[in-house]
Amino acid sequence: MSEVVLDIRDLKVVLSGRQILTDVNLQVEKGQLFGLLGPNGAGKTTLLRTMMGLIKPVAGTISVQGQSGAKAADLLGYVPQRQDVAWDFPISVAQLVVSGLTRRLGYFRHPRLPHWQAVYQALERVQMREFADRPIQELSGGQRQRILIARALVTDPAILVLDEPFTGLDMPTQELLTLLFQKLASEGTSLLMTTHDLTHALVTCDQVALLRGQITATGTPAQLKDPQVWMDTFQVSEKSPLLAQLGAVKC
Ligand SMILES: Nc1ncnc2c1ncn2[C@@H]1O[C@H](COP(=O)(O)OP(=O)(O)OP(=O)(O)O)[C@@H](O)[C@H]1O
Repeated sequence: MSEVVLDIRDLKVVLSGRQILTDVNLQVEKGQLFGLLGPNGAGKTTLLRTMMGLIKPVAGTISVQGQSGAKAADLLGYVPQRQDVAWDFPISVAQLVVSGLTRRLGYFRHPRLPHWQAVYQALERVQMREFADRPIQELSGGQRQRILIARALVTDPAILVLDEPFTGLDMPTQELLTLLFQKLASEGTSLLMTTHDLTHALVTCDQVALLRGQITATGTPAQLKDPQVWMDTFQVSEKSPLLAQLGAVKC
């Protein structure tokens, strides 16, 4: 049986008195590329923030490789949306990547040789080693996405958690990024990503979950062909072109 890396059970989150997540159950296995899909306001970011320990759930558990609480959050490699990073900050690619070790190092300890070795290894894994000394301002959108992934990989996390990694990237860059995700998954890293690109997720992910405050469906892309679950989750009619695009049409 495959090893479950991320195990979320009966998670309930309330923000400002409103229940945002209800009884969320989700399991991601080792080496799996998992897509979390849902409309605007479905609770995707809330779920990621709860996994990172930034929001305290009112009920339920989150465990990563059997660990919970802060230890579980330490095993997650979070990759924020590119727009959440100050790209005009005057630092090099290697300096951005080493900042992924800040939590481990503490703010006042300088990185030493083994830390820089980890930085170069992470850059190698995302095929950006030769960019180590470049200022981050000079990078393209696809290159930025890669070094954010390197920054998350530098702690050797059990699972990468990516918030909308494909947004704003052209098709060839999306394809290269997908190949990178598949390579990381084949090396044993699990990946959980949110995305609004549903067709792309169905083509690339091993497993997907649909979210609308609660998990409305989960399975392999081939198992999610029932148009009703897409109509209910995304509030579209049976005439929506989305269903044809997803191949979710009644036989
Ligand atoms: N701090 C907060 N206090 C109260 N409500 C919040 C807070 N943060 C988010 N929400 C609400 O929680 C719901 C889920 O928001 P969330 O950002 O998690 O959705 P999302 O699926 O990531 O959406 P999008 O695809 O638009 O990014 C929304 O209705 C939002 O208004």
